[in-house]
Amino acid sequence: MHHSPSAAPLRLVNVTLEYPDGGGTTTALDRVSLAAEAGQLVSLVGPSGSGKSSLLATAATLVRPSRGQVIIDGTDTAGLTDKDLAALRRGKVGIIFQQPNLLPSLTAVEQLIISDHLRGKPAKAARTKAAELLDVVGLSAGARKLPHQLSGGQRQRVNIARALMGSPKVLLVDEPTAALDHERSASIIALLRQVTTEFGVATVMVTHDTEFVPLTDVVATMRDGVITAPVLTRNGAQ
Ligand SMILES: Nc1ncnc2c1ncn2[C@@H]1O[C@H](COP(=O)(O)OP(=O)(O)OP(=O)(O)O)[C@@H](O)[C@H]1O
Repeated sequence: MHHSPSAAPLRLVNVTLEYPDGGGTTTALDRVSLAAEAGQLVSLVGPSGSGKSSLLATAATLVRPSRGQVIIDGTDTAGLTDKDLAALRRGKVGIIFQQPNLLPSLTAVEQLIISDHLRGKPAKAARTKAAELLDVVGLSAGARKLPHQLSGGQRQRVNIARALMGSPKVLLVDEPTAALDHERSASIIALLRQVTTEFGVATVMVTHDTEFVPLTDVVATMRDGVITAPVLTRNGAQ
């Protein structure tokens, strides 16, 4: 399926992000432009301090840029109030951090259901969807297990399924394999590749592991707050 660039669920246009630093400012992002299309997996690589986390936080609308546009599913977020921004984020953006941050007293299926409950969705639909998503991530058998009864890789699978509960258009992933061994890392990246395609979500993933780059559609390299020209590794045009 082909999408025009303007239809990309995530677009950053000339985004600059400055942090106050003593009397001056640190420029974490310097006129960064990047698009992720539906079904595309974009990986973001670069040295420590190059701005990867800043880009992800800005794309997630958790941080407002100093200048430039963050456009989520056609909506320019600059004009939104904090309340409308939070609603847009809940409805359109899935976020996966390094650490799954699961609630210790809830089973895998409950972690998913409660995330939908917080979105105000009916419980019955949530139950069906949670079961489907746990199946997609290969965790049907672990649905009733508590976080401490799951392996690190399994907890990350719950995290991924939970991020998909709201049917996001955009999925933002920060170093998803940081806490995992090599084999589990490979299967988590393969899963992110699979769900990106299957659900047609626009995914941006920060990773230090260039080994997994062949599984991604676009590789964007950051240096000193600047994105070097994104390189296509497969699939269509950007
Ligand atoms: N909250 C903050 N306040 C001030 N400066 C910050 C803040 N967060 C990041 N920075 C600065 O912005 C720049 C980019 O940092 P960022 O964390 O985005 O890089 P990164 O590529 O994600 O690094 P890492 O791989 O170590 O996580 C750095 O110079 C950093 O020191």
